[in-house]
Amino acid sequence: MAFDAEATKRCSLMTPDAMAEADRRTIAAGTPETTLIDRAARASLRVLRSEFTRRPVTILCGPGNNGADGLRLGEMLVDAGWPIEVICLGEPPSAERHRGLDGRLRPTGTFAPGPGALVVDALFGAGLSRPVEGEARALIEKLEFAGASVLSIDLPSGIDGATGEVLGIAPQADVTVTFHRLKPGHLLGEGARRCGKVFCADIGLQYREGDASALHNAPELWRHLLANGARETHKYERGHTVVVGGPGFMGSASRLSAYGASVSGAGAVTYLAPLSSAEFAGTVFDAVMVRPMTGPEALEELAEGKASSIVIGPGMGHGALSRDCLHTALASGLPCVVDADALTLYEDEPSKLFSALHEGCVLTPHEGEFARLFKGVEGDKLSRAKAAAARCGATVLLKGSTTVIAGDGLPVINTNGSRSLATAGSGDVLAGLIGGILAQSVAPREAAAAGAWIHAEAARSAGPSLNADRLPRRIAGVIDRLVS
Ligand SMILES: NC(=O)C1=CN([C@@H]2O[C@H](COP(=O)(O)OP(=O)(O)OC[C@H]3O[C@@H](n4cnc5c(N)ncnc54)[C@H](O)[C@@H]3O)[C@@H](O)[C@H]2O)[C@@H](O)CC1
Ligand SMILES: [K+]
Repeated sequence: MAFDAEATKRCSLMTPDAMAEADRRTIAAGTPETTLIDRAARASLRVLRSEFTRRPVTILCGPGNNGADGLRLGEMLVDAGWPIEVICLGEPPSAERHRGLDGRLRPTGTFAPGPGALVVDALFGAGLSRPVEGEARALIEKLEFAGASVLSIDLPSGIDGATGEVLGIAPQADVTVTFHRLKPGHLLGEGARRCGKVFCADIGLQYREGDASALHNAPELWRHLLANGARETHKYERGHTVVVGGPGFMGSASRLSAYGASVSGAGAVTYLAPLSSAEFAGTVFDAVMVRPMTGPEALEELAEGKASSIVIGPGMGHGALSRDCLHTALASGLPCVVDADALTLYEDEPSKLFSALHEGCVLTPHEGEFARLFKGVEGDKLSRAKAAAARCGATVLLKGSTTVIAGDGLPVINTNGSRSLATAGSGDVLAGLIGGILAQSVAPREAAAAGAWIHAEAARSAGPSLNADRLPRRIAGVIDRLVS
């Protein structure tokens, strides 16, 4: 079961190159470039007026169409009676480019924004092609200490729209207005931090299948998949997740996974407990079924029977039983969430793990586990997750305040994470939650996307006192609201 097709179009993220292509297509189909610039400037004006009171405005304009948007916005502000000045990089713009700005153009050396001013950053957008240096850098440096408010057009100048990385230098914007679709760079790394509040305006560009390079995670993509599960009546039709438990004191992490699975909407959860923790597990769980496990046969038996997904790794340890269970889980062919100790068991010989994985698996590493397992995979978060998924042949969910999911189909960027999630055991709950969604016949990328968003949403309105024990109850509330 897949993402909703219409929502996929709305949640698409486009690289700067794809955006330039959509721009060319729209112009070739009969919309003049000046009309697009006009619409972009008008959208910027709307946002500017809604976010800022009247004040002195300095517009910094670059040599390309980002600068053209800025110049056109300047003309509109003059018409609206705002006090503005315009500073252009390089050669002064041709008279045609700035018809309504006579007497407002200033040389770059005069740029001295005061604390109450508003600076419109229209230096570079989608056409940024190299690190920002020289005059442009000097302007952005001045902004850093000025205390002025900043509205960036399209992107804070210097942010790479494809990756979110800073090329040279980039300002900290309060507000960013972009057009048509967000770019990955609005959501990743420094880009996410530097954009401030992001607005995306429709300027009448045509959308075409194949334009997207990633998706911005949102419930509209996958809500229907959860609702499908809710309509089934028999518990085993709603899926059965098996959580492989950990021994002794380490068992708590896997118990958190079982709690995560138990609120996922799956019909049943079985906790397979090593003998050292079985009795205790039996006393703490009610809704989760507990089965003692002396060897991997217990897992094999469930996998051949009623189980429809497996969660393996949290609190499992690195012993012989762990290895046996991991092999059994992966060999079963059932959808598996591979987390924590299951990721680090083979960190010295990852190819052994990769060759046992299959396309129904979801790996859920945090940055540390990722670096150990996918040695040599570097770059921005989106590229790394994609490279890792290609290397291991499974879905990879790379955790963080922004989480990236890469697997079959377009990668997904999840951005509703908050600091409250940075608490011990939170990842164990997530592994169980995704396992429970997988059990309901949801495909791996889709289950991981749903799990990441729901998990983050459950913590979003919580304060720093949130602990992993309280997370499952909040997750249940989020899911119930989504499917009601
Ligand atoms: N594609 C679209 O959908 C639309 C784009 N519009 C605007 O057009 C922008 C893209 O325009 P362009 O493709 O002209 O690109 P930009 O205006 O972002 O920048 C390209 C120009 O900057 C120079 N440049 C790039 N990096 C530099 C650096 N580090 N230092 C100095 N110079 C550098 C290039 O040589 C080129 O002259 C978008 O960001 C947006 O603001 C809008 O006008 C309307 C529609
Ligand atoms: K810009």
